[in-house]
Amino acid sequence: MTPILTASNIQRSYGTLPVLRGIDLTIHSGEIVSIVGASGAGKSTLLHILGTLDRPDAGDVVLANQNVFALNDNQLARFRNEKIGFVFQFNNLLPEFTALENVCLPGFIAGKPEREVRERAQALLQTLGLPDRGGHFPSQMSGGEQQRTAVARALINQPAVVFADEPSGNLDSHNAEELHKLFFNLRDNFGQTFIIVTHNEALADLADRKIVIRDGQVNPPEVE
Ligand SMILES: Nc1ncnc2c1ncn2[C@@H]1O[C@H](COP(=O)(O)OP(=O)(O)OP(=O)(O)O)[C@@H](O)[C@H]1O
Repeated sequence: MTPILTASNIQRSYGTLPVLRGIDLTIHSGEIVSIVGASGAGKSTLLHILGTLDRPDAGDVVLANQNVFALNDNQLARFRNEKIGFVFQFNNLLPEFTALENVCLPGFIAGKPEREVRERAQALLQTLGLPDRGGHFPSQMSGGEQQRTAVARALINQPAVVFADEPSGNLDSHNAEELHKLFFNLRDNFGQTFIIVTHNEALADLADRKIVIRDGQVNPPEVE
């Protein structure tokens, strides 16, 4: 099976503080992988590097057959828009746009035809249980609905991988559980790959694989 993502010897320091000290990992298409570890272990730092939001001091990431850090910043921004979806703890929806418009934005940025993007956005909202919320502004939706809208936005360009950083960290337990079920439905029905940083033990344990970051390394190391 060809990996969808391979990270080799990822290193990152902040000043003199070494945070990532040679991370190696492989993710396969259709997997849901959780990344766990103590507070400050470097999980978010790693997720940002795997998601191309930050560059490592050393090491490579190959995502969807592209050596991502060989790209310049403009090429990388385009690659990120087309191949990667993000879901953060705070949904980062734009308050002045409706749910449908928020979901459409990455599609418009990719230069896709407006009608095609709107139809896909509406279909995604339907799939995610929000068929009649497209015209609502974020302030008119519950936290769970906002987060599902953020998931729809992450999926609009059919990304190779969705990265999620504490996606249910701001939700009550019922909405958290619903969001976790949604990730697994999206994987089962569409083969969507997810890499999820979480302190939520239920979610971490549900994942196909749990990668533990300790002392800046994957511990225990992955065995192919
Ligand atoms: N921009 C930055 N400048 C300096 N130090 C940073 C920066 N970002 C993170 N750090 C430090 O790097 C270490 C790893 O941070 P990171 O946010 O990746 O950890 P984490 O495992 O995601 O933690 P948590 O579970 O608490 O969210 C921490 O010691 C943090 O203080």
